[in-house]
Amino acid sequence: MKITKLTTYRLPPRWMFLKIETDEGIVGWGEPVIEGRARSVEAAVHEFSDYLIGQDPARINDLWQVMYRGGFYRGGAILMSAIAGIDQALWDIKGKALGVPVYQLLGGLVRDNIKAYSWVGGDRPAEVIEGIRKLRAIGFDTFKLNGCEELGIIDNSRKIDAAVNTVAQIREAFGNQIEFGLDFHGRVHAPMAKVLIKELEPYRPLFIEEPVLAEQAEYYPRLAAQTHLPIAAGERMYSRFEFKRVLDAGGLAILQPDLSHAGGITECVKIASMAEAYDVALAPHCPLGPLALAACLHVDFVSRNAVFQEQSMGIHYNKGAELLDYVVNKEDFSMSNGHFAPLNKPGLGVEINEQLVIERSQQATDWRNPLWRYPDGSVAEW
Ligand SMILES: O=C(O)[C@H](O)[C@@H](O)[C@@H](O)[C@H](O)CO
Ligand SMILES: [Mg+2]
Repeated sequence: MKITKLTTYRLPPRWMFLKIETDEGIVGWGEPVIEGRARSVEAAVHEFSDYLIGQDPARINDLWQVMYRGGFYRGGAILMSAIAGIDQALWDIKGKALGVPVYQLLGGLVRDNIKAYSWVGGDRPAEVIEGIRKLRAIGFDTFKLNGCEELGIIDNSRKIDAAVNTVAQIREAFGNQIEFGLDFHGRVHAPMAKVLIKELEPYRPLFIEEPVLAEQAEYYPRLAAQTHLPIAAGERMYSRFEFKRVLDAGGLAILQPDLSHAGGITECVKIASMAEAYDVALAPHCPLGPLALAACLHVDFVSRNAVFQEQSMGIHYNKGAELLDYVVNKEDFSMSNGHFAPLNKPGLGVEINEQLVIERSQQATDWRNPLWRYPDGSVAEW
């Protein structure tokens, strides 16, 4: 079999799908994207196609190594997201060619279902209680919300109290009947992370995500030494070579590689296994579309240390399209009691409505993340 064509579709809300065609008529789909830099990743995908066209898609490991090591400059968000989407599509092709779901190619199921969690509250946590109530009604009991709004490197008690108050209201309303992660979203700088985490401890969040930016990862073990709360990170780390450093340094209780940013299924299965060796949980990051989610689920179903899965149904970013809008087999993503079942169709197990993808790709806008500024006009982390 030979790869014959790569086609990318930038799509609302902020996604990109990749279709890889072969000379035997088998087609694979993947989701290479960096939110806010879709065109950069698209260019990277097409740069890789110079080599990929004419190659045997079955040789995923060799193609991955060529894409990674074949360039003198490697790694980083753009290139690793391009590799990720191509890798997902290659696994989709292999599964379809052999008539089995990707998880079978990776050794089979290690569990029967995986817990999903859902975002509430938006960029600036609001209507959180109502949001949780609605999602509980459809079976969710685990949620994630932004831990705070902008927070200065050194900030005041009112900001800390506002963040704590949101969390106190959640516990007041639901007690220990629900769990929630707090995503500091890289908005908090090291001095305030220590303060904020300490004030949040009494409310027992399930985890604290990105308490500081990935480029400040040396603080993860220091923050972990001061708190019993599990610390999670990984969405802005892009290969085993980045994850090995945080695993060696310690401090992370949960790794959150993104299947569309960290080199795809081939790389994230290895990252999952590295985490297991350090007794660290896996919770793949996934605020994206159905192909990214499917790739996450296949890794979850073969990784014993997978604990819960992020998914974007109802996420505040999905303006203009919802998680399953482009999927024909929506029922395969159905959840029961807040848990996903395995995707059992061949390949990734996602049937894409290509006609709709082509049509909607005409309306794709260039999503950009908000640019936040402090009152003094300096740039704040979003
Ligand atoms: O945990 C999450 O889902 C992420 O922090 C998410 O909010 C960001 O990755 C966002 O998609 C960036 O544009
Ligand atoms: Mg996050």
